[in-house]
Amino acid sequence: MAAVDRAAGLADCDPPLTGVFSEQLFRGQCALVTGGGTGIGFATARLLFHLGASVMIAARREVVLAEACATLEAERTAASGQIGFTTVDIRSSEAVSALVEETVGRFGPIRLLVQNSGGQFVSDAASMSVKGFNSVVQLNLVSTFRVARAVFDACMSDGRGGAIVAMSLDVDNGMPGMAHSAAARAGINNLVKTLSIEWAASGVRVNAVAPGIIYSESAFSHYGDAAEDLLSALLPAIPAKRLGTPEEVAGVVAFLLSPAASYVTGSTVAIGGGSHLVRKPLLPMDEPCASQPYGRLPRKARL
Ligand SMILES: CCC/C=C/C(=O)SCCNC(=O)CCNC(=O)[C@H](O)C(C)(C)COP(=O)([O-])OP(=O)([O-])OC[C@H]1O[C@@H](n2cnc3c(N)ncnc32)[C@H](O)[C@@H]1OP(=O)([O-])[O-]
Ligand SMILES: NC(=O)C1=CN([C@@H]2O[C@H](COP(=O)(O)OP(=O)(O)OC[C@H]3O[C@@H](n4cnc5c(N)ncnc54)[C@H](OP(=O)(O)O)[C@@H]3O)[C@@H](O)[C@H]2O)C=CC1
Repeated sequence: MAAVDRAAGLADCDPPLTGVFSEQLFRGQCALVTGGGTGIGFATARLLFHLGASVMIAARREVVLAEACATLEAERTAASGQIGFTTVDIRSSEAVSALVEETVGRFGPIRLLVQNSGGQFVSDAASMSVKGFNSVVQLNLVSTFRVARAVFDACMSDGRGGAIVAMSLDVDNGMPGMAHSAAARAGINNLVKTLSIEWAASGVRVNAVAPGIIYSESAFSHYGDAAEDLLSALLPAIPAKRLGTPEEVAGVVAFLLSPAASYVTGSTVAIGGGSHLVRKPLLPMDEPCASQPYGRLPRKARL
């Protein structure tokens, strides 16, 4: 995986950007990070934890979450907050209600929400079933609304406000091979605008980040053997000529959650080394043909 090797270690963020922010920045505030056990979510939870927040991480795989918590506990300093985990499938309203209740019971009202859980599989639209399209829209768009509503109702509508950051993608020019996710993320970009207007009176800011290509083992394991081809095709088109790191997304998320961004709401911030400004090459696919130019990746190559 030469391309991945080139990408890894490009940003020296260990310990993770804590020097950029005051250690007291989020002291005592409750933060919920969905998908906080891996990749971007873990880097974000880690940064918030080291900046004093009480952080709940939540996703489907208990073992992964437990390991993430143990890692953070082992890194604890005098400035660190608290860390906890619970399992959730954000596609279930009942599970999301239980998640919010458990988080509030343990750490108090959620003031910082990072809607990081998400993902998709790669497929040409012509090969994609309606069920598959719906599944990805449910995960990324509908569940972003579901979690935001649950946290707003329970914690942020009380006049003391809060800050929400949702996870989008670089979708301005469409995204061959990811029609479902691109449509869902475009929906997120618009959703944060409406929520930011409607919830401003409650002191709630709502923004999104749109990462370019961010390398983490967990994210790229979804590509399987296709990762190297994908990177070879996409790397040259990134003006920064490298992939991003989860820590580089976490830093922007922390900024958007912080008082430094107190007048920023309804925005989607691109984090892609300039890649949102250039035309993308097509994603490499298995069997290109005239009728289905992007083909369909094998199921093991999930992204
Ligand atoms: C430039 C890139 C930048 C982005 C990077 C990242 O995002 S990195 C982050 C990367 N991280 C992630 O992406 C993590 C999150 N991703 C996921 O959990 C999955 O990709 C998910 C969103 C599909 C949900 O999966 P699940 O298993 O819970 O869902 P389910 O069992 O309910 O299936 C529903 C239906 O979807 C369809 N379908 C599913 N897979 C494929 C496929 N490979 N092929 C074709 N179709 C597929 C199929 O129709 C299936 O129904 P069926 O035919 O089985 O009756
Ligand atoms: N890496 C990249 O290049 C980019 C990533 N993104 C987005 O950033 C976010 C983080 O991705 P990244 O860290 O790279 O990859 P990861 O695969 O590491 O992160 C995805 C996270 O979402 C969680 N998750 C997935 N489905 C559910 C669900 N139904 N309920 C609860 N949690 C769920 C996963 O945990 P579990 O499986 O245990 O549930 C996992 O922790 C995702 O939304 C991704 O699409 C956006 C642009 C680029």
